[in-house]
Amino acid sequence: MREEKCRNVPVGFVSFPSTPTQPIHLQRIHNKRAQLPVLVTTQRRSNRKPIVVSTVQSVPSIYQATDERISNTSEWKALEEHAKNVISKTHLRDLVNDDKRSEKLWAEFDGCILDYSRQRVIPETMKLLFALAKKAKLEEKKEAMFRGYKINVTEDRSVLHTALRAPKGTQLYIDGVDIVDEVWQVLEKIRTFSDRVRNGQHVGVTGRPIKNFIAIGIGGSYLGPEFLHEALRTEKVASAAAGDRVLRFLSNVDPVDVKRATDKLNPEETMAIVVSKTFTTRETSINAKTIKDWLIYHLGDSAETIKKHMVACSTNLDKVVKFGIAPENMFPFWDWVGGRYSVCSAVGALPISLQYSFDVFERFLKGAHSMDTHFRYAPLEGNLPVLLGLLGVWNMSFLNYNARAIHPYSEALLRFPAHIQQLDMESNGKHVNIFGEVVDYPVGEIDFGEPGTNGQHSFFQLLHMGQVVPCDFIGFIESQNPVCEEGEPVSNHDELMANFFAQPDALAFGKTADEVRQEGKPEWLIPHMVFTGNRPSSCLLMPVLDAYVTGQLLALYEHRTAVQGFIWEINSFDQFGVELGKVLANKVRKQLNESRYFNKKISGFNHSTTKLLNRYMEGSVGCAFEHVFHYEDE
Ligand SMILES: O=P(O)(O)OC[C@H]1O[C@H](O)[C@H](O)[C@@H](O)[C@@H]1O
Repeated sequence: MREEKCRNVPVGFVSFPSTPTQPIHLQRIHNKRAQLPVLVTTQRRSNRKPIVVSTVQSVPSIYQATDERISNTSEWKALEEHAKNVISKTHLRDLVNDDKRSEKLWAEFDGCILDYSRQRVIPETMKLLFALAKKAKLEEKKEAMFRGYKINVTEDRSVLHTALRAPKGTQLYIDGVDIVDEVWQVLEKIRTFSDRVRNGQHVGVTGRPIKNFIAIGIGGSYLGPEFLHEALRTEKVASAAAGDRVLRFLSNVDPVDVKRATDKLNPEETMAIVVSKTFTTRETSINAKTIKDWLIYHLGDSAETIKKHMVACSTNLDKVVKFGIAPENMFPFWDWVGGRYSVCSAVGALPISLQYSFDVFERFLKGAHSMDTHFRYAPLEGNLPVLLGLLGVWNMSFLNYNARAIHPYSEALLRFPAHIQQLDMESNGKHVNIFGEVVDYPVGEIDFGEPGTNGQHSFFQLLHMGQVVPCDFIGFIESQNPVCEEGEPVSNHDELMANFFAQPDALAFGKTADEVRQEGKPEWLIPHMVFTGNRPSSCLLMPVLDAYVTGQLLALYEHRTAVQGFIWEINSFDQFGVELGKVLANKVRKQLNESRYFNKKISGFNHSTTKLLNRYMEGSVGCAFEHVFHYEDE
């Protein structure tokens, strides 16, 4: 039913101001110069560097430098003025009591309700934010993303996670290849493979059915699938489909995580899924090797053991094969899928289909696609991801709140904040814009969160009385597991949701000294009990957490991040910031090897690191290698 409400418009068939209005895939086929390297040049202010891109249609003109930084535009300045002269003089207590205003700050799509009346905005603020969005060419940038322009300019890549959930039969041509067709070829392979494992056609090397899965991966190759697994674990349809199957995740290179992932599992009934886009990530390589050894130790060292018990999701076939996994057991994805945006690819599809069936995963894709369609075509004013993104920009860049929290009132979403944390902080944690200029306005919030009500008994003290942290409250009309206790005034879910409805008002309204006084509190205690209020939040209310709604939620937050990056003129799709620490770890690893096994003195580090390493080396390694490993730099 829910799908019927969403428009099923083929990808690539809308007009796009910066390019002719014909479908993008036709332009690509007919464009003879499509493969030629080209330097995009424009008549621009000379001190902004041109971006070199590798194909004619790599970046549309909207990505060429304009004369002014977004923060110098009159639209940006109008918002600064508005924050200073209007909003700073308001209090949410008064704003929320204005019914007409609240009525306007509400949007709905496909069962998903967004009430943003507790944000520190008035309708005029929203008008100014929409004007800023227009100035930043938000519409054109999101369309460029959907069409596969190489908007990840620093890596010269398209950003096409939306194509991962495009309906079968839709067409999107990139460099002459219909990528939606490719996506569905892999999905069909996953459907067939997961069916075979689930119905016992594919059994382990000793003939036992496979019913345990260990997904080995880290970062984007872990957080999305884990959040999805947790979201589905107690959902009616998914949990029935899972039966007594077990899905665990092995991400941390800490050997303790190996113990936890394998604990009490029968290797004969266990399949490892190695998930790594690059297949070079150290943590994943070591964990995959360790699990391979665990399987071989218990099941024997044969090609058949690996063939029956190990599969991979990657873009790097060579490395997968070198590791020993059969090519037919690899489920590919593509470089236009960023790690943190990859849960809709084989990265999520394989573990989730094995555990819950492909049908369940397909429902998740449908939910995400519904939100994609809304994001792509709905006018800015009622567009949920756009609204969330603009409110993020407003809170961070104009009201200077540098953190934000997500509180799902659903235990099943316990790993959602962690996934969004990576998604958003790795995307928008940048210090330069796409032109390489240092940004002169705050970007990239610190994201954190916990399911309610647990968070309330943890860090909510700070949210109510300490720093101001804009919050997202996510609630559901129905529970995955309804329970009613005799003698209680409400059901357990109503009890949970009472908090969902109360907390945003407590943050917005606060409690004045007079109100505390009226409660008869002594004068000296009053300051300790005052709540200043005026703390912004949004409420998202959704039907029930099932696979479809989980997909909607994922896409909503993915697009929120993109919107903010588009407005801030940053590249939300690279992550060079994770490299430096990795390189330094290589040097330490080499030193540990040389000192442990060849008695080399620790050298080449600063005083502090040298002292710490020397103290660390006083301990024993706790295990022995059969052969001393001679270090080779990778
Ligand atoms: O999937 P892999 O290539 O193993 O990469 C795993 C992770 O590595 C790094 O931490 C990146 O910053 C993440 O975005 C990525 O998801």
